Amino acid sequence: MATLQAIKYNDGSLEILDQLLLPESCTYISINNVQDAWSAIREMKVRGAPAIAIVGSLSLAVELRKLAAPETKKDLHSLVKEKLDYLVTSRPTAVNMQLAAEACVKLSNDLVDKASVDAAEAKDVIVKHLEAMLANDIADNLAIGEHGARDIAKKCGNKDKLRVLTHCNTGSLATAGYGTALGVIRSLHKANFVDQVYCTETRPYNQGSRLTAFELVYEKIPATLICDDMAAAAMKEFKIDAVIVGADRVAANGDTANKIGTYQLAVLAKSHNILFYVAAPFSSIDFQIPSGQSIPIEERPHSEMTHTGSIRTAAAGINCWNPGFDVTPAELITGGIVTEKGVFKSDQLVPV
Ligand SMILES: CSC[C@H]1O[C@H](OP(=O)(O)O)[C@H](O)[C@@H]1O
Repeated sequence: MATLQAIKYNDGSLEILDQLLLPESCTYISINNVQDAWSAIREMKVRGAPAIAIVGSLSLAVELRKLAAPETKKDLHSLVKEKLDYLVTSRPTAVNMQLAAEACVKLSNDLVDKASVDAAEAKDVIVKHLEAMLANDIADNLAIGEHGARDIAKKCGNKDKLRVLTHCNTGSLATAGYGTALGVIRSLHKANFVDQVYCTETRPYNQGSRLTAFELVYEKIPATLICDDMAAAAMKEFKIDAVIVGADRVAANGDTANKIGTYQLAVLAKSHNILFYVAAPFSSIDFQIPSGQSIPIEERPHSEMTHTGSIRTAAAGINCWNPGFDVTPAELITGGIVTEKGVFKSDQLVPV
């Protein structure tokens, strides 16, 4: 069965699945330029750390392909940098868009000094670089899935059936295809290791109930939806073997920023003696940031809490606190950090 496609790109044409309309309808919308991408990312029509970087990068490729070659490579470099700096402002916590922007700006800058390349050729090189993100992400995700499944199976004593809890959405709707934490779950399922997946609703945006449940049902992976406040009771009642979540940014010491509610799951997992894993591309580890305290945490609109669609469900005038993410200390990530390069102890990360 084909995995769901959050992103469709073909020869300069970019479409995204409007995730605000899931699970009721699967509607693709066109992204014709960087501004379209910025708005779609900010409004969370597309979300998920890797998917944000891919859509942002591809939107610049779409725009550059339509553009006549600038007069000089310096003009091209200024335009590329301006557009990428803008895309990074859409959502600050996930590191992926920042990394993609830094890599492309460096490439563009290097091309300025390359006498053998003219402005038109430089534009083509940059477009091809931006378009390559999609394929690279797909390859990395598969490796994350395999490494994670192998490690969980081994550390859970190769029990024939495992019960795994996951939070938010880290699947095909957050990446270019296979997923990160949900990719590990897909690999466990393929190896016939999954007894049940427990997915949390993930208030207030409900990535779990609207997106992860959709993916699990679509692929016929046995799963049960629980409310976020049921997590402790579920761990106790169903004797969950492992918790696996994604990451938006991992600090050099292993502290991890992920969807709000992750930290409390890690605390609960510790108190129930349950393995707690983070799964993310190795590039999500930001060695420039020493600890989780330095990770910027995005504040989301209060309306995400006070309304369900257009219906108000909380008193007008109530104060709200709506951070999109929280930080889990490295010592609570007891299973390890699963990447395409292998599984790393959360407090022993080194650049490779
Ligand atoms: C595969 S990374 C997904 C990551 O992104 C989610 O946040 P959001 O839905 O707000 O973009 C969540 O933190 C996931 O772990």
